[in-house]
Amino acid sequence: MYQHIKVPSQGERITVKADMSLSVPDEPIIPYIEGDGTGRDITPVMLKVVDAAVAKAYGGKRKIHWMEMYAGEKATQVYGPGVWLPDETLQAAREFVVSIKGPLTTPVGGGIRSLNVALRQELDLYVCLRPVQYFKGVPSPLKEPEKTNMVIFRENSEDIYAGIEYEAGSDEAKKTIDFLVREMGAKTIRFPETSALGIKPVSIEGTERLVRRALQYAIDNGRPSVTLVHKGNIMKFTEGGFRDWGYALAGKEFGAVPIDGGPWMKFKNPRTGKDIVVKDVIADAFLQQILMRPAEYSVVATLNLNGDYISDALAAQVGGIGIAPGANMGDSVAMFEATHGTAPKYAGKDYVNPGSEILSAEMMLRHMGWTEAADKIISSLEKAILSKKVTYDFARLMDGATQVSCSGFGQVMIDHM
Ligand SMILES: NC(=O)C1=CN([C@@H]2O[C@H](COP(=O)(O)OP(=O)(O)OC[C@H]3O[C@@H](n4cnc5c(N)ncnc54)[C@H](OP(=O)(O)O)[C@@H]3O)[C@@H](O)[C@H]2O)C=CC1
Ligand SMILES: O=C(O)CCC(=O)C(=O)O
Ligand SMILES: [Mg+2]
Repeated sequence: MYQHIKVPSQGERITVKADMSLSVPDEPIIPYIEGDGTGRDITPVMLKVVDAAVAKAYGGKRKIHWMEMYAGEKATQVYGPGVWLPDETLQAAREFVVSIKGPLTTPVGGGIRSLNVALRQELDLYVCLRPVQYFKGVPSPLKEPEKTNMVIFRENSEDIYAGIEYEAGSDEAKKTIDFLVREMGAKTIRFPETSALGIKPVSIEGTERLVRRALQYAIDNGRPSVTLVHKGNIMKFTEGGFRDWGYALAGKEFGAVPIDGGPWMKFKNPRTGKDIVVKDVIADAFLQQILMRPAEYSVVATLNLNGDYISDALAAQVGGIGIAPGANMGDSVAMFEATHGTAPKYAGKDYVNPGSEILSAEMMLRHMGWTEAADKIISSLEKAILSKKVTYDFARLMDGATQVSCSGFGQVMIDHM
């Protein structure tokens, strides 16, 4: 069926029911991408910790059969030079519905475009879901890190990330600038001869499907507010559109009504009867508010680039990107991945924190309905941190910590299950 992906002889596929919920067998096959750089260190640890949590939670009644699929440097080794993202990886991610990946390298400037972005676009994984929560004992630059408890819904399929970019001096750049100046009357391209160009598509559909998921998440999880974060004062039709379409959707699909004449809105959570406030904030102000008044924000819905910046900034408030998980989700297919990248200087050293990818797997288990195994991961992570046997990123900021390796931290977690 596949050229290089070996489907395990045991186990079954996860399937999607007519109502879009998952049908998860007791022995699902789950594809994974190891990842570049430190992906080689953290992914094997994640697999081991998840296997231990599942074994502890279900005593052999449930088991994951892992199936490796390839992207990045490893794909070029397996499929040949230049094959960074084989078609069959996309096919397997679709067919097996739920998967997990390590980080993949994107060179700055020239070279391949982001494989991470390509996976999200090809599979139409339009939600990048990144919960930001504080675990007791984690070192943080804040005095009260526990006040940061947010869930980011980052639009994952459009914006400046669509990759429509023209190099300075290229025919495409010249032609587009010529069109903008001559036909559209653009007068503000300061140096037309030497400008590179990037295009920022932001649509009503793309905004609505993201904001809908954020509002539904607030309902399902009893959250008090959803904040639309944008730079709509400057980019009026793209980021401003995101804000306006977001509010409009809250009104037309969730029955939200303006508070004191707007623009903030509110609606009743049908599950709890409590108010959910829908509000907005301009992105630069938001980046100061999350440090000064984090408790005022809960669910955050934002565009692709803002969401990228906000993810790492918020992660720093609760201990850094060594402990920042995430999920890329479409209507049915989901691919879980850490917020951080390949941290190349640490690659192959069994050094970095595997926590982000392990917590991404925790999100995956919860998504599959395997809450007991997910709970085991959370409780063992909490105990590992409180025991102060931690990787370098925490050890350098904690008094009295014992520094352990990447695999060592995985073992500490397993010992606490
Ligand atoms: N989804 C993905 O696959 C992503 C891929 N990337 C790609 O990764 C590559 C490297 O990007 P870069 O900007 O350096 O960002 P990285 O996220 O890879 O690393 C930045 C810094 O974050 C810290 N860090 C990262 N991972 C961990 C971890 N597991 N445990 C503890 N600390 C960690 C390290 O900080 P310190 O130096 O303080 O120890 C590291 O130097 C690029 O090619 C980029 O495109 C980037 C983000 C996401
Ligand atoms: O694709 C990349 O290399 C970077 C992606 C990224 O930073 C992110 O998704 O947070
Ligand atoms: Mg990022």
